[in-house]
Amino acid sequence: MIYHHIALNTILPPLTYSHTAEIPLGSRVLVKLRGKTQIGIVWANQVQADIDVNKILPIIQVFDDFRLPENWRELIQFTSRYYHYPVGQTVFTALPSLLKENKAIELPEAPTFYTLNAVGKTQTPPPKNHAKKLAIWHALLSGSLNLAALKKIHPKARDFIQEYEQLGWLESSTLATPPIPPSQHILNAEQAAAAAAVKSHLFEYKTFLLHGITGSGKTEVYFDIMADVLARGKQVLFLLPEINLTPQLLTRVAQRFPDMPTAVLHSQTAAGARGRDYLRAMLGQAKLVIGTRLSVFTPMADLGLVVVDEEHDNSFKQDNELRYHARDLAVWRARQAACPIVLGSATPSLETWHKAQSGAYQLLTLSNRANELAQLPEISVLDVRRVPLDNGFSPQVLQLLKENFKNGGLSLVYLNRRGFAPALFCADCGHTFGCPNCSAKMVLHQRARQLRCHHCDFRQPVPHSCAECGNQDLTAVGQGTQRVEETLKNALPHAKIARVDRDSTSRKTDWADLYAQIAANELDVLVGTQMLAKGHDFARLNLVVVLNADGSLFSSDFRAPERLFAELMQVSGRAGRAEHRGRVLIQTRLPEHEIFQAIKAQDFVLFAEHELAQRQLFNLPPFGFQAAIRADALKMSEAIDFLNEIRDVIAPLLPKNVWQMGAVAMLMARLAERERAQIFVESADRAALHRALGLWEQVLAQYRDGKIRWHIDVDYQEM
Ligand SMILES: Nc1ncnc2c1ncn2[C@@H]1O[C@H](COP(=O)(O)OP(=O)(O)OP(=O)(O)O)[C@@H](O)[C@H]1O
Ligand SMILES: [Zn+2]
Repeated sequence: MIYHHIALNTILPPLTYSHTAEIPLGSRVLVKLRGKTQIGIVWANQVQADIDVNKILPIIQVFDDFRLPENWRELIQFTSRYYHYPVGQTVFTALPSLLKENKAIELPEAPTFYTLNAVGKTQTPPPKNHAKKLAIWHALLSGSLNLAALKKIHPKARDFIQEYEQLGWLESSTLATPPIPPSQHILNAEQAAAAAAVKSHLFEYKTFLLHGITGSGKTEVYFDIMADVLARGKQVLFLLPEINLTPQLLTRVAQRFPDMPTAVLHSQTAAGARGRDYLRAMLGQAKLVIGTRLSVFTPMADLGLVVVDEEHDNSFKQDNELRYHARDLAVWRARQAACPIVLGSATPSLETWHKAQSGAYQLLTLSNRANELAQLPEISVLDVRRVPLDNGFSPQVLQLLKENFKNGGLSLVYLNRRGFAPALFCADCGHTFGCPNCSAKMVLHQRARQLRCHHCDFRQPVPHSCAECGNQDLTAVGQGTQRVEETLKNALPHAKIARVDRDSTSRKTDWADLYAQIAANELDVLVGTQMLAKGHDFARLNLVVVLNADGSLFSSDFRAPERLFAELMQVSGRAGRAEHRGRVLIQTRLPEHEIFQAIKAQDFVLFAEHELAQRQLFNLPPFGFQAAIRADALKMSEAIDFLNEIRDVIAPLLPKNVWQMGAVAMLMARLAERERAQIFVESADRAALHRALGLWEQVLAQYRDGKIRWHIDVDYQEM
């Protein structure tokens, strides 16, 4: 008997099973665990039997359809170790559902690429009056194309291919690289220098930070480098923050790399397609892999470049189960593959910026807008401390919106969602309506006539009277997108206003519709939150107003200023991307806050220097490393005592340069009827921090009864 360690979807380490022959690493197998048949991955073979051999179960079935490659297993192993998460569960987070099914998988077939061979090239081309056939001929003459690409030229392409093949004029191969048409833009000097810097390091690991102001043409720089890598037949992994960004970027990719076999992996990709694309990437058939954070786990046969667009974006960090940071894992992958990685942003994370300052990363800068006619917007900050607001609008802002509408401009009303939800409020006793399960305030949904909790989704009808004093005069406070829209409609009765939020953009085609409406001059005002800030290129947009910029600055989260700066720069960057100069007006009650000086000057470096100095004073990241150990229970005191007791057990063993605080309630202390506490563990020495976390993991592992739930969050982003 030969013993194997099998990674299974469980908190247990890979378990031992036997088989009559050695099974290659990375194979999928079926085994029994607690009486249930489960799929598992061979994690080690030829291992010693570590328990009584009579108790070792046999492997039920071995699938020999494919194996997960070694570099993928290394990535999973590293992820599991770094985030202190069980290796089996890491494997099963990284696999698409298709590969978790208990059955053999039919592998996607590699597409065949055709081109004219030496004999073919000497033949007379089809006559001019057969325009499409001639177009196919020219395509076959100039490079290798697969059937899908040829069918775009002529639906009957298959017939011509058969014809030419029989005549012996074609060369076919599954390995060819389709031709990449030239870009429509000539890179400007800064763009060209940035691209050249990366292209001179194509065969080694190196991290670049592409810091470019909004609209500076970062995407064109990525594309230029990608074209080079793809032309060499190597694969590119392109990570982007959220699905909302994908439609526009995908269109641009499709225009620039029309015939490149591409895998698109995000949460809206259907399960079947996702599984197939995963395999196509693993087999090297898909050359370009584009996706959100989860796609960082896509196995790739021949990775030649990684791009992380909007590298500062929070959505790269998963905030449940396996709490990985896709950007950080992407850097690890580039190192593993010995290829360059480009992190791009207008407002880099302070972690990345610090590394670029210290020389660990190479800084590339784009300081001008790519479109020469597009000037930077003019940003002003409006102190609204003594201004009477109409549902959040100052008279100045309403006036500007009216003028812009009269002049035919497109405006964006931006709501900072944090601390900005509409709530119900008793005008008499000041009572507010909290969620019975969470510490969150209930959000008023006027249309549905409901109060809803945006954390646990508890819902109740809007009450008729105050629960405290019985007063029936309940007032709505705060401005959600809906109330803002109503106020706008009253102020601008003839304007066409579109609200952009999760609901209005949930279908794949919604963004495309919105873009079409904007292009056709059918809209005058957009109203929305974060999702409008990111990456969009609304050519006509020339006025942005931000209603309450400061909500989060009162928060005790040390990353709040960094996020607000990024958000405000991003939304400002939507204004004036074409010929019209853009204007941005930000309402705030904290006009003296340093952040607004940097925003007015549109100066990331100024902001970063100030903020990094603050962080250094308190040894906060990037000057120190942090993890949060969290626990939740029915009562806060249980969660706190639990953490503090373990803390005391660990204290004598703790490396000297590691600090662990006392347990505190989380900012969002109640969630779905559980009370949540955390302990922060910090060190300037990353390895020491991980040794401490290893101790925590060992002790915590003894508590799996579910009464108190716990997890470790390494490099946590939310408090
Ligand atoms: N070299 C160039 N010449 C002319 N136009 C260009 C050039 N490079 C980019 N552009 C155009 O400038 C606009 C902004 O470019 P792009 O979207 O790549 O910028 P970005 O830095 O990625 O923007 P953001 O981060 O704000 O989304 C686009 O319309 C793009 O087509
Ligand atoms: Zn709730």
